Amino acid sequence: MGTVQTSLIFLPGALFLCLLLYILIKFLYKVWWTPIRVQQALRSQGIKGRSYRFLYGSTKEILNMRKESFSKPMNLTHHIFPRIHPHIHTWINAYGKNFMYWYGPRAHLVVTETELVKEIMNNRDKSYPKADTEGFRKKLLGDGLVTTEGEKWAKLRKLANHAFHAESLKNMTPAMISSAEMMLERWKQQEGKEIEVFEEFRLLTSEVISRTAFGSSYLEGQDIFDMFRKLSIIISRNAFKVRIPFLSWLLKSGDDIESEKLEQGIRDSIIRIIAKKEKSMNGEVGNFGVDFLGLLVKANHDADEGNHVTVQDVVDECKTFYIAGHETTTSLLAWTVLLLAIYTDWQEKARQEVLDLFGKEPPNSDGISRLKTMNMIINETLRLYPPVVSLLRKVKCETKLGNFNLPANINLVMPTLSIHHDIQIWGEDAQLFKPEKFSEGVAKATNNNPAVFLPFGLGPRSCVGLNFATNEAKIGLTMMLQRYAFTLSPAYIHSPIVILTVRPQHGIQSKNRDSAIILIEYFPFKKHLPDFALSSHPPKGRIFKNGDDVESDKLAKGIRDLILDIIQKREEKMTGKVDSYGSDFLGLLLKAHHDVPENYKITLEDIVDECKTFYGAGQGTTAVLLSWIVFLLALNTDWQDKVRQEVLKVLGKERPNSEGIARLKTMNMVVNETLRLYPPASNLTKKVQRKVKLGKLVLPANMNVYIPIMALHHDPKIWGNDAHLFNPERFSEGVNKATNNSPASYIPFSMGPRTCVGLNFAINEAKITLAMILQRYKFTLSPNHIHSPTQMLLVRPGRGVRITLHSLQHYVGMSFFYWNGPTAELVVTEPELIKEILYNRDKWYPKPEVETYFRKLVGDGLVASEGEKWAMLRKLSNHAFHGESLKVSAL
Ligand code: HEM
Repeated sequence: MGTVQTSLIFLPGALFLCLLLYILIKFLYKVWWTPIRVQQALRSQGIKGRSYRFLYGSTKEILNMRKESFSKPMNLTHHIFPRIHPHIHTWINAYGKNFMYWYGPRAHLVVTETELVKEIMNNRDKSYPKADTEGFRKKLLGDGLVTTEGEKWAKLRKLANHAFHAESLKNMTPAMISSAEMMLERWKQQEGKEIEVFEEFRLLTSEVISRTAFGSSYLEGQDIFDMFRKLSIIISRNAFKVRIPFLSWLLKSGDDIESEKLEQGIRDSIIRIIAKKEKSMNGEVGNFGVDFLGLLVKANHDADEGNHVTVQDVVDECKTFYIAGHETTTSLLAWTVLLLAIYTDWQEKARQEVLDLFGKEPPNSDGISRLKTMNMIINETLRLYPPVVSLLRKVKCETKLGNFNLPANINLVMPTLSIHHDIQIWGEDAQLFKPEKFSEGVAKATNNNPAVFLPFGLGPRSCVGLNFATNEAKIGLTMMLQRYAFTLSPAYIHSPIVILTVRPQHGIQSKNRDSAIILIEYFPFKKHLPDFALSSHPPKGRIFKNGDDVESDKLAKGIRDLILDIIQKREEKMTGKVDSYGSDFLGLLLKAHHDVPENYKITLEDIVDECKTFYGAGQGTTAVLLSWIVFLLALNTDWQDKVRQEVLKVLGKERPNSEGIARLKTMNMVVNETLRLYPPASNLTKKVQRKVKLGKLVLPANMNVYIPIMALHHDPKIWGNDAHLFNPERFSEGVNKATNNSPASYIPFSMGPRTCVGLNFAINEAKITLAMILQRYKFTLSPNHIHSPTQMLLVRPGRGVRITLHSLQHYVGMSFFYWNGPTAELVVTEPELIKEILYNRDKWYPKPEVETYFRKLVGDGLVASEGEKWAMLRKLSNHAFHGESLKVSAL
């Protein structure tokens, strides 16, 4: 009995101990034995990488690298790979194209060899299913199309293919257009101001997916989107944080509790939307509607097991499409607009294409498919800033990949971003925005290798929303380009980050400066043209004088007195000698007053009026011209860079000289185009002296003819559909070619005998000033600039032109070249590049030849020598000036 009693007491204890031991062994098997075994298996095949660290693997290192990387903004380059994936960037360089790291105890094999990527993504025998979705991510996506596998995936994919096929997309176009119209209506309040586009596009894409897939609206789904947003932030906050098994079940963190609440809230809201849909069917089974939700609800009601989906499936699928349907496209739209705000030449090209295809009409499906330039731009944006930065799969059971034998249950990471930025694939300019790469389509750009361009994935699990997303983006961009020109706000901070998708860091949480652009109303002249064309002339010879008459009489007298004063001072200086008047314009006038035969003499009053004319014409017009040039170059920074390059090539940093100024061809084009768009004198008026025949018209005497220069310069019949656009290229072969040999189409200085006498003076002055500005500064339009061309004698910027100057001396990140005689000199200010040059040990960057005079000074000593001689001299001087010697010399 005693023994039985004792056994009864000890048995549960022993069982408990056994259980504990079992759990411990299982735990150690998972977090110690398996990783060690996997590591050996991978290493033995030559796969290098991080060594496994108990429990946490590589996650602590990754977290630290990411923290450091995201802690500060970056220069405005598109080299975002090291920032977004600092761990992959560092380790690819250290271990090669395929390497391993550890997400907790699970091995991750990073695969960037594109042949292997293709093999994984196209695999049809299910060796590489999607990696397990766990934790917070699972709460966000549920078990929907993105995450699920097997038969359920096949069923859901069929449904989604049906909902988003080409014909359905055509029917969605009107809803996409109305959503974009809603956004642009909001923007009317923002014209001329800064606008944060990421948030704007988030609203747009939320509205589009709500309307097209769920027959609802953003407002109706607003709480769902808000909850998604909060959940996404929790996911990114916890990325690369390892959850310890068992412990995380027992102890729930704040994020666990919050995310459970959010998951439940999202579910309740979706169930409400489903219930509404069911109610709207009025008991008719076939009446669910053709949108995606309609198809899902219909499948839920389908008795056929092969088609039936559960309510939970419908909820998960709605979650999947709400989230996949708007996050990704928001990212695409925001980066495209940012790139177009920087590369305004591409913005203009895209706009021109849009105007050619649609004019000012809303886009249509047929035209959308013909937007070739926009397609190139979108592809290039997706290459540089792919919203989904990597693809993840797992190895289901031991399998062969290329020459590797992969053990089961490891994950495969295919870092899209690294592949898209690889210079071995895309060439030396891989980090640059060059949409022309895609001018002959994706196949040509990728050399027929689909695994090098993966924005939408590849193979059977590739994005089902590809056409939907690109259509939506094209419609949004088209409508935006039809209405607005836009530039990047000078306050923009470049800090891409990943929160599910790649996005501007501060774009969502706060109304910060990220992804900010300045909207500028396109067709600025539409508003002003009639005013100019119809500007009336005040009747002459008033009998009763009003306040302005009295004031202007006073001003005229004041001006006359000041000019007489100047004349008197000059005359006092005169010594009676003919050549003492001076050779300037005033000197010539005085000479014509004193020293010419009587009938050629001009009066003092003539001199006063002439001085008035030249003070006014000489100063006002050129100031206005310069203002418009600077405005247009601040807006079109690509042209600003081109002109600067020309200036530096021709003049270097020297003061401009006449010979150099005459060779500034690009600047000439810019000046001509500015004078076309903003002619300071907007019209000419002539009087009909006597009855005269003009063409087929007979004009009576004493009427006026009015020549609207502004209207001529903006006439699409003369200049084509891009008449309102800044396109200096049209003057690339001179004015005659640009005007098709019709000189009267372009008359900023008038023409004929009364053509402006100050033409060359004004243009020279503008060019010299501009050259000197460009030598010293880069400039962008200030967010406070308000575009308001006004006519006050001249067409001038009513509220000035507000720009921000960036000194070139301090312009980190800018590279440009100029010519030192026949040698090109590239100015490099980007610290990373500087490091690369100065640290280079392969002797790719030796010192240039020392110039003759300098050689006289330093000979072939340490400063000027290279190679072995340098090494020897350096050793000597290192020795002479090392720390200890310095101490001695200090004594
Ligand atoms: C620019 C926009 C988009 C990008 C860059 C994008 C990218 C991707 C990528 C890379 C995948 C493959 C993931 C993998 O292989 O693991 C994918 C899958 C998917 N996408 Fe998109 N997507 C975009 C827009 C959309 C839209 C608008 C929708 C919905 C209307 C959508 C729905 C889906 C779904 C449901 C899947 C999973 C397909 C499956 O597993 O069968 N996506 N997307």
